[in-house]
Amino acid sequence: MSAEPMLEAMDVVHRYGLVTALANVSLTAGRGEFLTILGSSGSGKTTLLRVISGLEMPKSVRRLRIGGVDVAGLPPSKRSCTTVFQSYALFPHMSVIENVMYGLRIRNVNREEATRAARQALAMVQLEHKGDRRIAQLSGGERQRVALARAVVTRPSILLLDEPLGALDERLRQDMQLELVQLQRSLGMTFVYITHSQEEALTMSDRVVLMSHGRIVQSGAPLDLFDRPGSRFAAEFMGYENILPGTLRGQDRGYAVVDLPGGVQVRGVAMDAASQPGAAVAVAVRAERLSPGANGPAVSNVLPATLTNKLYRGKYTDLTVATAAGSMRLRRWENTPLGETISSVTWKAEDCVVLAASDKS
Ligand SMILES: Nc1ncnc2c1ncn2[C@@H]1O[C@H](COP(=O)(O)OP(=O)(O)OP(=O)(O)O)[C@@H](O)[C@H]1O
Repeated sequence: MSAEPMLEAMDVVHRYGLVTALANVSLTAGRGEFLTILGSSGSGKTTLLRVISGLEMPKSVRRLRIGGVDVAGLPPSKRSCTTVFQSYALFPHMSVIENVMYGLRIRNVNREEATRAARQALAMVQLEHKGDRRIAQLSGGERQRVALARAVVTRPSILLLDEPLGALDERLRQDMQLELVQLQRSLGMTFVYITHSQEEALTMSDRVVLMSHGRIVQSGAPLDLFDRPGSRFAAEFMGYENILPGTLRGQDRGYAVVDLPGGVQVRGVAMDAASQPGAAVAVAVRAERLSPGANGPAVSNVLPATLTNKLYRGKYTDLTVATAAGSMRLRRWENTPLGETISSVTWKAEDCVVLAASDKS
């Protein structure tokens, strides 16, 4: 990746009437980067993509560059980016290969050259033998592959993907996730990908940008967001099953020390430097990081607990325990013995984060 970003969108503001869809969002993407914009419905993801592609003119933007070129005043056709939609947006009256050639033909590429490039693009998505088919004769996954081939055949600097796998069933979605990443790597193209699925964001991206209410809440490598959410909202969105209320006592050996209800102290990684002793905080830890029993390592958190529920889910078992700090969920991957009793739960300080109790945004 070169140092100059392929995409720079700085201080983007957009409103629809009274609704603020983007409240000062700044985003960059490197050359060859797979950047994912993650967020729940209405967080502003699609609006941001539409601003980048030129389908929406923002209320204000300080800088909007693609490949170093200022595109803020340019129409969509003059920006070196293409969008792939969940709905495919293919032409039903054209064959597969004609669909893929379309973008080249309107750019006056001659038929021979356009056919050659379209065949190559179809080969990239394993559809080289289906070029003569009509769109109606393809499955959902195949249609999405045609849409991808059509988008990459013109070699845009950036491919924008708006929930492209949203219409596919779970199995196919997983296969296509893998194919998309392989395609992106082999082309070395910058992908900006929208999803509301944290699992999809984590498996595919070089970097994830988490949005809420028209703002960027956190951005980082998938592992950062997974293990080090910076706010209660991010922890909830990233699927933390256990978020306990507590009071910050202070710091000890690099960890935040927290008093939980019931008089137990636990330690965790401090994510909010501004919190002072006495502040209300939240302790977040994933179900799979908890162990039953008190045999943890030296720096470990131990809470007395009693088992209240056990749910066998095939690959794993979800346990619910009651503690003085509230109910907690544990996930166990090995078979648990029948009639098992639990007297405590334990986890490592480095496996939990200590967050401000409520988000400022
Ligand atoms: N054309 C429009 N007119 C009025 N309000 C709009 C319009 N498009 C989007 N909005 C509003 O702007 C906000 C952001 O919408 P946007 O579509 O960007 O969110 P999103 O994160 O892409 O959501 P989804 O995942 O549901 O597509 C929402 O409150 C939405 O209701």
